[in-house]
Amino acid sequence: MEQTAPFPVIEHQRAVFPEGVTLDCGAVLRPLSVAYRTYGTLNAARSNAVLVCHALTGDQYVAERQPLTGRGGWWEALVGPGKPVDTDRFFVICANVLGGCMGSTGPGEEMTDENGVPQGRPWGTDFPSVTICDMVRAQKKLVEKLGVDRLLAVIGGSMSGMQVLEWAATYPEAVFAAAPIAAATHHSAQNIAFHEVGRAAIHSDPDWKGGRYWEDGRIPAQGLSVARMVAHITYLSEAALTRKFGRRLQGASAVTFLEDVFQVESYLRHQGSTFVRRFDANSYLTITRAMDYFDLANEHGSVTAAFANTPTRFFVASFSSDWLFPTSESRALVRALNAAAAPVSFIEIPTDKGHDAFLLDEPEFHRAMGGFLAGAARALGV
Ligand SMILES: CC(=O)SCCNC(=O)CCNC(=O)[C@H](O)C(C)(C)COP(=O)(O)OP(=O)(O)OC[C@H]1O[C@@H](n2cnc3c(N)ncnc32)[C@H](O)[C@@H]1OP(=O)(O)O
Ligand SMILES: N[C@@H](CCO)C(=O)O
Repeated sequence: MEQTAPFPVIEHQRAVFPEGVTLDCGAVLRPLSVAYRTYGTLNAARSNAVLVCHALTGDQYVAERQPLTGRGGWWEALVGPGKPVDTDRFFVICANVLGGCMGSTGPGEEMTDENGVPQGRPWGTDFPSVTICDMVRAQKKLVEKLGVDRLLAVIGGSMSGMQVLEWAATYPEAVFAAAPIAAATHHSAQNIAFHEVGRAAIHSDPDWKGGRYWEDGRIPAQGLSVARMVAHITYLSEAALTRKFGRRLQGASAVTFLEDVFQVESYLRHQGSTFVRRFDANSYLTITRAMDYFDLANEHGSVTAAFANTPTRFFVASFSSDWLFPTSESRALVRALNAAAAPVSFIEIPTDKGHDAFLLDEPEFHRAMGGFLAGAARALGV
């Protein structure tokens, strides 16, 4: 693991809210910064805005080069001119989540006291506990600042699907259409368990130093890398791993047990080592906890109650080989929406690519998402 120093500081486009935001835990983050990107143009009626939320380790660079990795945007297959989320037609907004590490207020940013006075060091583990609802509160401030009262749609997969659901439950009048993809109304015990293995790997890295790793500039690269390796297994499927690697060997001559013997081992190490160059360990701890806390039924009494009398129309999609957010959880969501008399359509995409299929080239999914957004736009006269 060659990476030891924190990743370079990058200037991001940000909206700053001096009044801050009050979190579910009662803490006030003041000021609040929300890093964001927009694509396309807001129309005169301000009716064509689509908010794209990002997943656990995503960012605001949904449809353009990511400045840290130099790679294309994480949803360029779906978002762009002439694409299903057509930026020639829609005004697309994407913001880095609260607690993230791409410019929004998070554990790597400078700590402030309750009056907003800088404390001369990063938040680290003093960063308060945030929830998916807190992330959505921060996004709501940004959306309002951009002049949008009602979003044509809020869309996203995985943790971003949780944000989509939270948007529709908390601000129903502000969401005309909602598309939670590869998501669920709560994080399952199995998913919490996988997250905890990752967190334990970070905590046990001597370079984590109780979260104060900024003091000597050495990041807990080994722990964060192992956390990503474990998590990455859950983002694929057994069939995809078998198709990609099977039991093929990495090299002809592994002579010690320290070398990568199988291709799949080398692949996972690659996923781990590239991850630590683009993500902060304390953000990972913060955001995985936010996912684990998410439980819409617990917040609202039941999922059906969360969407009672909702004016929002829904599009729910799952992927057949996703064992992290399985189709059964999307079906349970659809049943609750039906019971709430909400307009909802549902599709299960047949694929062997697992959970991260939502990020990949899945033409049937892209056609369905494009059709849902086009229908919402037609209904609003956009
Ligand atoms: C929703 C959001 O907000 S986005 C979230 C942030 N983004 C992500 O999580 C995306 C990261 N995840 C991935 O890249 C996932 O692997 C996937 C599943 C989405 C991509 O799937 P695919 O396009 O099929 O790529 P695949 O899983 O085969 O990985 C390819 C990489 O593995 C490397 N690789 C393949 N075989 C091996 C091997 N035997 N040894 C080492 N590395 C290997 C490739 O060189 C390639 O590396 P690169 O990405 O650095 O160029
Ligand atoms: N692989 C994506 C989705 C995980 O849920 C991410 O890292 O954000």
